[in-house]
Amino acid sequence: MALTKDVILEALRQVALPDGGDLITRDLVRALALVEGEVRFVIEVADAAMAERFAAVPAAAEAVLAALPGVQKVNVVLTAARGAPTLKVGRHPTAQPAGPQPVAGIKSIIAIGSGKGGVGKSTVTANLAVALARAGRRVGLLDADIYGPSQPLMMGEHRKPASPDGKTMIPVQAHGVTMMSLGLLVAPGKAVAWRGPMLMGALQQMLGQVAWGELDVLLVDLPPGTGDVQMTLSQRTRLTGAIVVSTPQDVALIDARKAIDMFNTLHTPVLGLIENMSHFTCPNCGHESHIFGHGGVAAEAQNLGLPLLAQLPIDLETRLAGDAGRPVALGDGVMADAFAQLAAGLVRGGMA
Ligand SMILES: Nc1ncnc2c1ncn2[C@@H]1O[C@H](COP(=O)(O)OP(=O)(O)OP(=O)(O)O)[C@@H](O)[C@H]1O
Repeated sequence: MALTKDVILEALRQVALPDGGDLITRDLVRALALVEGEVRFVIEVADAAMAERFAAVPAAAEAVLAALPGVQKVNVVLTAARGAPTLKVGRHPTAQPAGPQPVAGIKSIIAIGSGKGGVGKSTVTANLAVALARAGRRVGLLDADIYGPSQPLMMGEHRKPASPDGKTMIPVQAHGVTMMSLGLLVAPGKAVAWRGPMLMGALQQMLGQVAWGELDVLLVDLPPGTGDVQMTLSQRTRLTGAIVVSTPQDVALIDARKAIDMFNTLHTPVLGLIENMSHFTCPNCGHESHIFGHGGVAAEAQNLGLPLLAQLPIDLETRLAGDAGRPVALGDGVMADAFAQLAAGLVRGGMA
């Protein structure tokens, strides 16, 4: 039997809970994602006391899922809605207004997604944010990748956001960009142990309770795949559109297509595709190699009638600059020019 979300949900019915019932009948599973054999989800319980009673549940769930054919890795996070000691944020969102809502003060919100992990979505987002700021736009960057927030590293900013009134968080500033990341609220490397605000509430709080100020554009770095975070964002927040990043190889494209389908289903306009790691030019001899294949994203964009916004090469400096917290778009050179052009295109199109 093929591994699907339904198979996983069915298996989770076997996980008995300390105070009766199972994870599914009690509706405690959130943000279930299945990405290349890796299952990720959040168990969301009411409060810290319940979280303590449930301490053994993630391991039990992992054991049940690990036995399913096709499961390579399981990543379960236990979060509590109330009583989180370390975070100022933490309220479950109250009654939801109907339909996607704008965020006060923010003119345009663009989600950056990918189907597959590791295709360079965060790198593109950080560099695009910097390039837009260099073009004089007021830019925000929200890192919504709950499982692996990488913007603090890429933007070189790890300070905890201040919350003078205990309700609103003041975002940090990095390279001219106003930034907020779940990674700033947890110790480095501890993202998976993040507990506290309910997951979906946290995302809404990042949008609504962060003092973004007036922004021309907010870029949202989504987790890879097509899970609840993407859906919640599209359903609750009025997005200008989404950009999908992919490498040219088939496995990445298959997943990119799923991400595009999801945005279509959610009525979020797909503004275009970006092909990352599209080729590699040898610095010694100038020979061009197509390590992940060639032109796959361009062909896909043409098939779907979507704009191809950029084709970015594999570039050592881009990787080093990302690791060093100074995005390559801050400098001069081929990559900085490519990001400047991408930014200029979005500004010309009235999207940023
Ligand atoms: N064009 C590029 N040239 C060289 N290295 C790149 C390029 N784009 C991304 N990388 C590197 O590839 C790695 C993965 O990139 P990144 O973290 O941006 O991917 P992602 O799609 O956001 O991943 P995740 O799924 O973990 O969120 C990083 O080390 C990054 O520096």
